[in-house]
Amino acid sequence: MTAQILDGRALSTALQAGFADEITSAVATGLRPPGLAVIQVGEDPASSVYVANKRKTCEKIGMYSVSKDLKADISQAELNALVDEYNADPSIDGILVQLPLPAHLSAAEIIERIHPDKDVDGFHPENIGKLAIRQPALRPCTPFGVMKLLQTAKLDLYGMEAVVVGASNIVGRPMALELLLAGATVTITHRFTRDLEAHVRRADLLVVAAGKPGLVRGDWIKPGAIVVDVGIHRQEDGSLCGDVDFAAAAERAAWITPVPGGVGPMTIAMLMHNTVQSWRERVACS
Ligand SMILES: Nc1nc(=O)c2c([nH]1)NC[C@@H]1CN(c3ccc(C(=O)N[C@@H](CCC(=O)O)C(=O)O)cc3)C=[N+]21
Repeated sequence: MTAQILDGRALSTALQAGFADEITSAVATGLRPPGLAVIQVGEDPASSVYVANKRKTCEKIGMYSVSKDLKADISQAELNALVDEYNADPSIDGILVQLPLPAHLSAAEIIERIHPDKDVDGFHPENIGKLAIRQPALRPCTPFGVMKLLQTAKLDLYGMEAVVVGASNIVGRPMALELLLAGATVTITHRFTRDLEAHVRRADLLVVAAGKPGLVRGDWIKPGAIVVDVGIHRQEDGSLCGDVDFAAAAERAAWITPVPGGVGPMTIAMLMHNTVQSWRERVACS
């Protein structure tokens, strides 16, 4: 068997075209476009690529975007003040603070400072809490993008054995909540899990977000499984790879996401989705 590809790049492009149409029509009737503020602290080269990607996408779909590049030694108080400014700015619908932050800054403090209605990353405790009680508001972009990709391929997760590898606040945990909401039976594995291979072998749906290249071997994949790889690593030859041995996994899986072109572009699409959602609610009551 050779797996069918879950093409995140194609779906992301299609979703973006829909947002572009909606924004163009709204602006033609005199409404302001959606506004996204992206804050980057310091100059992590990998982060700069994502930030540049987000800016480019905003431009493409007619969204207003402001980008703040702050020096790595900015204080927590200064960063807080900038978030307060965007919280109060009526032209801004979404605020994203690029993570990770330098060690002297608290990510938790800044995430809680962003108004939950402008938290387009979906990381605020209020938004995570709402997802946990089955009342999703703004949903974390990567897990939301994975769900959109599965749903578009008409894959019904009801009753499936789903295994999530990785328990981070930004991917693994909210991913597990999304899968639970979709009716899967969910296992979350993490760094203290004893027999990762045994869990992976049972998975009808496997989502890997561990940040370790080659962690999941192709021969661990259950024949016919759905494999979603959230990992992204730059290899020595300059190419990108994920956490799963793609070639070997694709021999056994029914569906698989490529890296690049899988989950990454969907993360950006859902960031745009969240910003448009936030904007719709804000322009409707202004
Ligand atoms: N507050 C915050 N929110 C984030 O959403 C966030 C963050 N911080 N910090 C960094 C990570 C990483 N991330 C990616 C988004 C898109 C691609 C993406 O588009 N990847 C392309 C390849 C891009 C390339 O060629 O380098 C792909 O997989 O096809 C990758 C990674 C968002 N992050």
